[in-house]
Amino acid sequence: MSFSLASTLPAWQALQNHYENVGKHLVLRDLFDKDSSRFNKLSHTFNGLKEEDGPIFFDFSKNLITEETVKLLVQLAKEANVEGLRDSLFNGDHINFTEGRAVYHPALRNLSDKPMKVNGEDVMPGVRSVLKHMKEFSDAIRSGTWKGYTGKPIKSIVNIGIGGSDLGPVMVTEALKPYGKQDMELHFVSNIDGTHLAEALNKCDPETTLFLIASKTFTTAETCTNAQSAKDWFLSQAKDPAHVAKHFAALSTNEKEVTAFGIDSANMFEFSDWVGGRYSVWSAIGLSVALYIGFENFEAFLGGAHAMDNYFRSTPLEENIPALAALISIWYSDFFGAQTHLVAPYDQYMHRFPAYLQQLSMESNGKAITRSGDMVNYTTGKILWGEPGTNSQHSFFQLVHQGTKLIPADFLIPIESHNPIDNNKHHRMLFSNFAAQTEALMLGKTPAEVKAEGAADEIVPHKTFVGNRPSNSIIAKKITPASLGALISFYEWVTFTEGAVWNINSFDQFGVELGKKLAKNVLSQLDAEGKVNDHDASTNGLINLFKTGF
Ligand SMILES: O=P(O)(O)OC[C@H]1O[C@@H](O)[C@H](O)[C@@H](O)[C@@H]1O
Repeated sequence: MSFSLASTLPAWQALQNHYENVGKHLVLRDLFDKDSSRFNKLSHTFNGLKEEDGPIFFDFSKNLITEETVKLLVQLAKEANVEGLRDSLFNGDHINFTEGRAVYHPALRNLSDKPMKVNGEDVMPGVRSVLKHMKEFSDAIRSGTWKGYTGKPIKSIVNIGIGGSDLGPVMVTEALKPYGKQDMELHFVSNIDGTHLAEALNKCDPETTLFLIASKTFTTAETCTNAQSAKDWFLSQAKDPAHVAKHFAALSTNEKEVTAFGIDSANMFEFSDWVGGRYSVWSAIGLSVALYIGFENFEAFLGGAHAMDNYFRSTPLEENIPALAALISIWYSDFFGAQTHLVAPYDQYMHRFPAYLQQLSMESNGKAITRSGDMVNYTTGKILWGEPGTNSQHSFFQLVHQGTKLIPADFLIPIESHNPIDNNKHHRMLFSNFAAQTEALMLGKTPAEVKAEGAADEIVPHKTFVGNRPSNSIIAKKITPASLGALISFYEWVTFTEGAVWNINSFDQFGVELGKKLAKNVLSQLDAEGKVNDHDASTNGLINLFKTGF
């Protein structure tokens, strides 16, 4: 069935009725009381990983859903042709139609020997050749056989990139720190704020530093400026531009600009335009990851994502974990009116995971025009946010528990800690908080319970928790390269499914362009003499204040 607005689909209408008649009256406590098999029925296990990495368990039972809700949501996905778009994606079709490109990052982690074609051409030989280059390079750096211009091995890696050329490498190297090379210093410079680069360079020695200039387009203003300043810093000591070849590598699709910058094409790690920035940690953009955790671990990371890809591609929607997570999220966004989605990893190493997911989800689905060119009349991209537990419990969880907003949440934890200190006491405490939070959100606390604890009458309402607040619990065996790869891929497919149902193009990002263009204009005005007067009064006032100072 062809459609423009998802809200015109029969299943959408059915869900609207279901919400009015059933959904908004659901009480989680009662649902569990009535059905002793609810947990079993609404939880799923992802078994695609090796024994040391998996499985990953997904509990959807603490959601405001019934089996009927799931049925209707799956029907919505079918009517929205999620399966068709999925097949087109894996077929290498140009489903990013606004930019005329395929969406083919799964090819980067296709560790099978199966071909994957774009425009009739198998991309796998190219993918494998870049991986081979990454392996040789990372082995040489890690073993110390690669020497800097004075003959010393590399000690510090500075990745200069922003957005997708930064968030993935930062998040993954942090999440996989236990696998990292202990004596390798990693720095990530993304912000154009000179502080970011200055602070990194303060800790580096030009003789032992390798710069990775990570930019898909190699035209991003922040990255090009930071890269140029880094090169100037390097040459102020190394003097001879020939030494750049030992200390600068480029991760990019744009050979022309890379060469113009002065980086040897032998030190260029390429990828293709069918890799979106926010899906690029699997590509050459992941070189800092491979350098830090070693190529074998990087390959395991790809393998975990590949396993999730195969699962998503072949599992019927009724059972398909990422599809179900996306559909439940749509249920809250579009029928309950939830605006945000919280992700709370109970794993300190994963502290950048929510930030990474913000780009993945919000840059992908922050769109209001359907694939047919109409303005949607329903909510799309949710505001994704989060911080690790237990810290988040001691700050914003107050609002999640007792505020006025419905905040669906993902709670994530591994069973096995990398640091089972004090006889694993810390991890047991971490897990107890993980479990207690989702329980508290669901059960709440009735006025009678508060009163029974001896609270004064006027205090009872303040200590009452309404409860009935939904959450997903995700339990990994351990955060390993493979399980992290699978988790990221899970969220990619959640994002994909949401975008497919909303019928938007999740793969362009025109929304970031306008600000970039205007900033260029303001910069030229900052460099020119005199006051500006060709903006609105507020913008004129701010620019002139910066020019003249207080
Ligand atoms: O890798 P590049 O080309 O420097 O781009 C970095 C980022 O630039 C941003 O403007 C885009 O919105 C992101 O999607 C992208 O990841």
